[in-house]
Amino acid sequence: MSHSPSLPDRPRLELDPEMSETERLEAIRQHFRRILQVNEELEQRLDDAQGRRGELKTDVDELKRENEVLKTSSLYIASVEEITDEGVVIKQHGNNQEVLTEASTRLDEDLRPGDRVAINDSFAVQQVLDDETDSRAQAMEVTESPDVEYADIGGIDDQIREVREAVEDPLENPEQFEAVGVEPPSGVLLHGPPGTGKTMLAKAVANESDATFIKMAGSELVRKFIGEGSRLVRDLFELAAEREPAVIFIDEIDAVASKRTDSKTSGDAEVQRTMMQLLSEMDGFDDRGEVRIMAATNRFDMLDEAILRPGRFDRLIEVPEPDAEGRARILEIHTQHMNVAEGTDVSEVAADLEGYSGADVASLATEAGMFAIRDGRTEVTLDDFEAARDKLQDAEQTEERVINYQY
Ligand SMILES: Nc1ncnc2c1ncn2[C@@H]1O[C@H](COP(=O)(O)OP(=O)(O)OP(=O)(O)O)[C@@H](O)[C@H]1O
Repeated sequence: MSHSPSLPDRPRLELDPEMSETERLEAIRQHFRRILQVNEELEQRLDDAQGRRGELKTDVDELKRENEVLKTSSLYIASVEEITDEGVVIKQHGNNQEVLTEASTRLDEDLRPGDRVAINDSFAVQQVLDDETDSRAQAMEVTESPDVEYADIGGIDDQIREVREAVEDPLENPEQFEAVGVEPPSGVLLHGPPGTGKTMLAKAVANESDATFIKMAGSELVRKFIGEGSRLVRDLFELAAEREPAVIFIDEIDAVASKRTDSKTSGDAEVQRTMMQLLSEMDGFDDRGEVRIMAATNRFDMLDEAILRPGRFDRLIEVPEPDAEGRARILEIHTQHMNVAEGTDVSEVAADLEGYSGADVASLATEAGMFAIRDGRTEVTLDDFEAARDKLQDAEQTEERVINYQY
């Protein structure tokens, strides 16, 4: 709170005994004039203070009223969909119910489609929630320099080369593309079974091209941030522009870009809107500077073709399950910091792991280490790898049994 300026000094009358009658009279007159002046000044101050008091009282009354409203009703959370002449269209979180309602005049000007708001029992908008950074932070994983390098990824050298051409080269040598007169691919889609290194590949290319890595999971957009999907997609591209050079990575893109289903539930409409936002962001991509877009899916067959048109995800890279050589390389990578007994040939172990993904191979290495630890040894032997493989296979069979039992 600001302090009021200090009060004027109290005038003092100083009479010298040596003064003549006339001099004294003049001094007293001057003193009188000064007192009148100070008095006027103080009156002015009093007026100002009363005016300010009136203003503050109005604020206090307003806050009291707001407080009462907030105290008497629980508020629900909703998102603003549209602002029309008839009122505000909101959608409640949780049940996805859409309602045409009103906002208090005090909020009228602040509301924007996509805002998160608090509504009361009669759906009137009470508050705009300041969640912009909140859900942004929750929905996006932002890493300045991810700690993955190309050398950490095994068995997919061709894919690494393709990603470097499509993502790293345009980020590092944009002028070369300009000179040759070709447009780099707009978006790169990695597709293939789970756990084969798609996320690693996106992280590594961001790291090696000194770009910020910004990840968003498609499945979370539809599960966790209901009603906010399209706004978050817009925010994602905005954030990337702020942090360029940047690599956007949309994991499980199938969750927001599947072929249209027949059902017309509002949940689908919402997913549809999120996809539309994504498409329009990609279409406006030309002038976006040093931002590259990547996405991944395990369900390539489910994707809506609209997402694959030229200018959108127009570079498709398949990341398959590793072959024996790939598995051996991945096992080598994951055992390089392990104390493996001399003479242990990990490629022999890898040859036996038909159908294992990179992630499976990584957990096999950890499991083998655990066997050594349980046995009180510091060296991991071929037997440990075999025991780990048996254990993982058993676990897989149990899982299959559980699944079969459930169905
Ligand atoms: N090619 C690989 N080389 C080395 N490690 C790998 C490889 N593929 C997978 N891994 C291991 O598996 C983990 C998971 O891989 P990653 O998240 O990149 O797979 P993904 O293809 O994105 O999977 P999902 O489709 O399930 O998201 C990695 O952290 C790494 O430990």
